Amino acid sequence: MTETFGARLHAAMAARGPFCAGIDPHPGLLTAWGLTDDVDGLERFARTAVEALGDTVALLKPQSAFFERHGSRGVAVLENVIADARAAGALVLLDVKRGDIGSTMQAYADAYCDPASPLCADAVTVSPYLGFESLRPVLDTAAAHGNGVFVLALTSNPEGPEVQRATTADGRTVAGTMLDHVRAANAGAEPLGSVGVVVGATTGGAATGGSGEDLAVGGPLLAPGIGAQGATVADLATVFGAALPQVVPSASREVLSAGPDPRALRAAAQKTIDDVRDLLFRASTGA
Ligand SMILES: O=c1ccn([C@@H]2O[C@H](COP(=O)(O)O)[C@@H](O)[C@H]2O)c(=O)[nH]1
Repeated sequence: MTETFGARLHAAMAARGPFCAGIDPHPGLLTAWGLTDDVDGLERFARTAVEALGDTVALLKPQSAFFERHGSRGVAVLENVIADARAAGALVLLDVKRGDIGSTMQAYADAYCDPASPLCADAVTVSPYLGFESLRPVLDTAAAHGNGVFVLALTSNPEGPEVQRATTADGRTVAGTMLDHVRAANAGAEPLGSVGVVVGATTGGAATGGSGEDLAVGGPLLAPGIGAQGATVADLATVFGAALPQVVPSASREVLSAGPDPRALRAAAQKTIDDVRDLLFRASTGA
């Protein structure tokens, strides 16, 4: 039987450290790396990032938008990133944040969760804001192939709370409702469920105060927002509390701005991994 995404991610986090490096080829980063803002520059950037990080980081997260902005040839580069990163031993989370009616979600599921597609990754990000059950085709297709799904819950951007922290008729927040759905989807999964959530490292006190959302969903908690968006590794303790061991902190520009030297890229990623491991050690020992 195919090993689940949750089990593979759990093993990768233990072996390589809990960290997700984003591959976001911003035009400004291409320029800073001495590359042209075109498909050739994109390809050099992506290849360098994968070669530097693919054999050391647990999870690589290409941001689809920065490939799509170069048209079909950019998407072809993205296909190679997915294949090359997996060949190097990293798990790949494709950050594409899809959300639509169920029948269209099946087409997205075919594109991103079925190994027959060249855009299939180990996991994909989705938006549940057309209703959680609209995600069913992606959840089922991913599960059938041992792949994972990350559902947006409390995003890292300052505009998120107006929707996500709104209170529903039953008194839960919208984000809290999504977290409950994800908890149900992961019921009984060991050692880690394959349905994760996105909770920004910038969201401050979600676990310990804020609107009181319960972050123990039985799956991984992707925490973007470290570095360029202002959050630090130390903030993770406040945001996630007892859920810290399930957190996969994520940073893109923070690491990529160390490039193009592959050793500097690797060192930047390793520093974050070391800081997270140190935080986890201190949290578990009370030191
Ligand atoms: O809530 C969210 C969900 C996804 N993202 C994505 O993560 C990276 C962050 O990049 P940085 O350079 O580390 O700021 C980017 O691809 C976002 O689309 C997020 O930031 N927040």
